[in-house]
Amino acid sequence: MWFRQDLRVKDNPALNAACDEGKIIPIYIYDDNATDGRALGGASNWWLHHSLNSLNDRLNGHLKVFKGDPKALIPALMEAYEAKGIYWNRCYEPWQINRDKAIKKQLLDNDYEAHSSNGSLLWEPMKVLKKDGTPYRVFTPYYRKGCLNVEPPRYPQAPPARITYADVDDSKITKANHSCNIDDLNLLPSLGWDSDFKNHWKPGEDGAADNLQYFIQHAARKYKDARDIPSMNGTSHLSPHLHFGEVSPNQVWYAIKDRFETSEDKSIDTYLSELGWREFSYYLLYHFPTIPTKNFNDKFDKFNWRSDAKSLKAWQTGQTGIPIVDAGMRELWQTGYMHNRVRMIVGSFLVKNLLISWQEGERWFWDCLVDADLASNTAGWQWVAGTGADAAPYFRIFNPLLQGEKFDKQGKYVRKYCPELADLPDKYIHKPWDAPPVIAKDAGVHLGDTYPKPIVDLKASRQRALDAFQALKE
Ligand SMILES: Cc1cc2nc3c(=O)[nH]c(=O)nc-3n(C[C@H](O)[C@H](O)[C@H](O)COP(=O)(O)OP(=O)(O)OC[C@H]3O[C@@H](n4cnc5c(N)ncnc54)[C@H](O)[C@@H]3O)c2cc1C
Repeated sequence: MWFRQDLRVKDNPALNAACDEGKIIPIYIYDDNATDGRALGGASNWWLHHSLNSLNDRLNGHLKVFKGDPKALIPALMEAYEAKGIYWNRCYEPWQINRDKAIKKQLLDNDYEAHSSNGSLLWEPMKVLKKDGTPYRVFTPYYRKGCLNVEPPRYPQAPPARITYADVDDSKITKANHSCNIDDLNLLPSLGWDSDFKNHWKPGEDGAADNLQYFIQHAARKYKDARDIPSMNGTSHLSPHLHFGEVSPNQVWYAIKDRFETSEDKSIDTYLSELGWREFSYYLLYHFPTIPTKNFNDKFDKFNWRSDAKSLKAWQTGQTGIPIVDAGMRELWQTGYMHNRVRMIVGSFLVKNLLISWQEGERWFWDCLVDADLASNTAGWQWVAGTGADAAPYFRIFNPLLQGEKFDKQGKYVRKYCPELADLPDKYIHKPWDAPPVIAKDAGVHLGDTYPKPIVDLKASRQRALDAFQALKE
């Protein structure tokens, strides 16, 4: 059983199929073949380290870990272990699809069995198409007319009644097979910037189940309104668990549906449609595999993004002088996560106010997010930039000041991540530059000293972006 982005025992179709066949050897391969795919970011590596340990515990220490190129490793392991066949759940990143196809062919040509299942998506992308056979490009028809009108998602499966492990002769697995233990993968960052992560997250199947239960009991019914307030615990915090497959979307979908079956509550529909956005991101990546690097809308290929290392650094480190932006970027650095509303605000600020390309933001998120996900991250960034499918129109430029005042009225979120502004009255928390000198002084705020002056004039930069995007349209 080859575990990949399905690091769980419950509702794991490939694991169930493998266990139905007989004894299993559970393996995980840290794919360091970076020429094909994209190396995992620092925060993802942190998560993976803990998630593999958690899975290994669930498998009573039977998980075998390797590092290397699966194209070379899998056939070698099949031979060394004298395995009859291999089972995995499908992955959907373009390079993973090509890799898995090549491995499958090689195994079948050599008389091994190779079985793949769907363990990560509610609706696989090839199964939802428009009447004319082409893929959808807009979310609402994709989800409402497409997904919700094809077969309902698979109901979660019970875990295998019993997992029997094959006795394997590990002496046949040499160092040349890149066999190692989880610690040897060296996934934990050496810098120590992850020190706070463990206070926010519990990677693994139990952590996923806890978050789902908490959400159902305390937040689901209020989701529609609370999901936009970054200071509230109003969302499910399941994204990294879903990314690493510690819970399946099917488990989440039906846990919500079964619990709130008779509810007419808009919150429930809204939450399920957010799972739909995750599906849509995978759908886009599958049908338009260049979206991680190229503008979905190629009109933007001509756009002249600014190169401005100083502003980029200020953005990355939460030192732009715009409180809600800085709070978001600091939340990201400290916790490996950022609230969805704030992701949109900081994204819009980078791409529109600073005119720095969305790819720069995407790369930073990729390295810092514990839920970094090629499909959702590129779709999110292209949406914010206005270059994507069903994207925000170019003239929608989030005003970070108004966004802050609307979604963080009392400045709780800003106060938490920008403590140097904490003593400002609510009225000035999102615009410290407007605070009269005596009030600023009382609050201990000295712009340019205790907190940066804004690196850009919001009004002028908004107009600059409008002009630049308008020119592209003409
Ligand atoms: C610029 C930008 C970058 C993003 N990068 C990522 C990323 O790398 N990985 C990631 O998982 N999400 C990404 N998102 C989407 C979204 O911000 C997160 O999924 C969400 O904040 C996770 O928190 P949650 O689990 O509490 O979500 P909830 O609100 O509880 O939603 C439940 C689940 O639905 C899915 N979901 C919700 N919103 C979206 C969305 N807009 N797009 C796709 N799936 C969604 C997630 O799997 C999430 O766990 C990005 C959004 C933006 C604007």
